[in-house]
Amino acid sequence: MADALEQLKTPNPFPVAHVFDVDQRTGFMAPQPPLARLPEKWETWEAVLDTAVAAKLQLGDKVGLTEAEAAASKQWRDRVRKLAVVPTSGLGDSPVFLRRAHLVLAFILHFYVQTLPPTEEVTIPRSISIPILQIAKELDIPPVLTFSDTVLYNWDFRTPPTSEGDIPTASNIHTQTMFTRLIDEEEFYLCSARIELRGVEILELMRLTMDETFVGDVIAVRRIKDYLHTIAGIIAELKTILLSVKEHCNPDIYYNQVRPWLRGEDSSENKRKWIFEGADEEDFHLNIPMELSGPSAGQSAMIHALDIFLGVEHRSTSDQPSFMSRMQLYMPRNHRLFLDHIKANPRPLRAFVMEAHDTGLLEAYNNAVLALKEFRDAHMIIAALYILGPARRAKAAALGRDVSVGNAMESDGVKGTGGTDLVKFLKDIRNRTGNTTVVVFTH
Ligand code: HEM
Repeated sequence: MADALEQLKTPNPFPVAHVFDVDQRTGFMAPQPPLARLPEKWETWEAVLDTAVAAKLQLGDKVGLTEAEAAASKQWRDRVRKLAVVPTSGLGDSPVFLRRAHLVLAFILHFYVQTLPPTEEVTIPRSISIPILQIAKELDIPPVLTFSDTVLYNWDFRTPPTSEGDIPTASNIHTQTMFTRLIDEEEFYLCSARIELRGVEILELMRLTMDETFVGDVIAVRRIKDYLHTIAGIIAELKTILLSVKEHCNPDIYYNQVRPWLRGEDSSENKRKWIFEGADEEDFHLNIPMELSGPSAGQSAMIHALDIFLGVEHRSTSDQPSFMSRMQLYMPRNHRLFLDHIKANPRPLRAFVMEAHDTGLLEAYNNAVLALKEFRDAHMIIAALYILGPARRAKAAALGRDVSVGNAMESDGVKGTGGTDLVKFLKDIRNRTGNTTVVVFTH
């Protein structure tokens, strides 16, 4: 880290990317395929996860769960409970090992919690709780499945690369680890991965823009306009990629068979606390998690970077931190530091636009902001299609009546992460984005 800090003393407002695990070609995605299997010492974890996937374990609150299915998951959980606590020493030497260990243990954790009968208390056995808490502490992220586990560090090449320099692209990757192995689950993760990869060009344009705001002359303004128009075009492409999730991810399958595996403690049906065995034992010096949200693309540093760059503010309405600032705690530490660094930029773009009194620049800036707002409009359509619609259909099926008539954007009380009303929450963020446009110049 000393080196990293040394490099940050450069006058360039944009961080030296590699310091923050941000690759010039792949952005926040790992440039090389993440580790697919831990070394022999931790094979027990890999094996127990393989068993859960191969046995097609079913959700504990699945409607119509059979006795045989309940017995199969109980048998698997008994096995997990009996596992020895494997020491994590040795993993800490390598971020690559630590990331795979977090991923494997978090998948086991979610299998364990989500296969429990919904009335049973959630006690995570020491075999899982001690190592995941230790690794979470080491990585400085929570002991729960994150966006980096499901997307950033969870891919491999579809066909082996032909040269050493080959990098992941939208069409040549597949997902390594999944709960269901359904194409719907894979496409849900890959849609985000494709957005990360397409967005990489924006990171470079942001860097160039921030350099030019420091120069600030007529030529710089002209260049910034061009960069902003290009950024707006790429954000429009991100919107198209987001909407293309519909091609292979079926909303009802996603809602009923994929999403429930991802639930964190804060989405627990009957507000059950997750108790981590051994967390309070003095020998371990572990942090007991305060809140655990499941993975969400709200943890995508790409979208956060755009918000920061364009000046979209996510203020909280209460004394609690905003959803977006909470989500940063789930990101890989270096990506969080990257965002902190661009936040600290002494010449923010929005202020620059307001002070420049240049109509073309104002238009280019607003164009980029509106592209992000339109991305969020599309995201609301996706949330309605993938959550509100299936939730309404599931409720109708349970009640044995037709509730198909209704406004697609009415939330019917469906909650997002943190228990907020989903539609209101997404609308607020979308509106805040739209309101970031600069309407008049200040004098
Ligand atoms: C089927 C696909 C998707 C569904 C159903 C979905 C659903 C949701 C939901 C319910 C939330 C509210 C917070 C939460 O409960 O976690 C959320 C937030 C968010 N999602 Fe998605 N999402 C999808 C895909 C994506 C993709 C591909 C991205 C791209 C990066 C994305 C970016 C975000 C962001 C940035 C937030 C935070 C709120 C905001 O900035 O508007 N989502 N999403």
